[in-house]
Amino acid sequence: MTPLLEIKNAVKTIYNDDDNLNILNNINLTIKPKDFVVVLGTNGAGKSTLLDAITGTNELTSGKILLNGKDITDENLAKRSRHISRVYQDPKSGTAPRMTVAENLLLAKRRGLPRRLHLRHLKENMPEFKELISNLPTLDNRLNTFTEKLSGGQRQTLSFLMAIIQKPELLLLDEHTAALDPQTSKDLMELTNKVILEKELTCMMITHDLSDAMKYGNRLLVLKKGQIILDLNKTEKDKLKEKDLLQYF
Ligand SMILES: Nc1ncnc2c1ncn2[C@@H]1O[C@H](COP(=O)(O)OP(=O)(O)OP(=O)(O)O)[C@@H](O)[C@H]1O
Repeated sequence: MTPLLEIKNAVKTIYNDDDNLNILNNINLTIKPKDFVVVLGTNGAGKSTLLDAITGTNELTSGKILLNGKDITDENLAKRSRHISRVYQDPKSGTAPRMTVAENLLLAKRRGLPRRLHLRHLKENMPEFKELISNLPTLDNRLNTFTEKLSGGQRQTLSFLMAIIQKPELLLLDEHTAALDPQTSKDLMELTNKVILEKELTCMMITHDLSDAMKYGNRLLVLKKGQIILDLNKTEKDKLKEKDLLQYF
């Protein structure tokens, strides 16, 4: 089976006058289709830099990235975004504030197509959008609300829906529940897990929450100083205790 994602000898070097720093230090990683990989690591370990390299936000100093067997190392961000979705920690970063919830969903649904939105498209897609939020009390009846009027949790739920509406080949979650209150964070994490399993998505999720890291996903990576220092499969992960993980921090 072709791996969904292959990262080969990925190096990202920051050049300083006195001291060059490899913030990604020869990362090799292969992810299978439908894997849900949780990524842990101390602040500054290189987790976001790794996602930046995958999305093309920040290019590698050396190394290769393959998606479904195709070398995408030199593809730009826009081209990669047709296949790769990312949700950030900041609820404001994923949505357009002066557009309604429905208009944001339409933008996400039409990603890769001309950005002009017609009322006709909105009308056509309304039943699907209603269905999409029908089991989400947090967004119920909010389709015509301007996004800037939503709470952080509502906005982050919308960012997540926008990221999955087109079934991305790869979903990247960058501490997407970290800025939310505990209950809202738990609700969004449950929704995330449900959607990933139901839609059989392939996902990499960065988190600092050890209990989420143990509860969700079928693989667990720990990054330290730009290297993968722990890589556990589901069976190994299920035997873990929180204190076992703490030693890596
Ligand atoms: N453009 C840059 N210039 C200089 N240093 C950078 C740059 N980008 C990242 N770094 C450094 O690289 C290291 C890795 O950063 P990165 O944001 O990937 O870490 P992280 O594991 O996501 O951390 P956190 O958990 O705090 O989000 C940090 O020490 C950071 O300061």
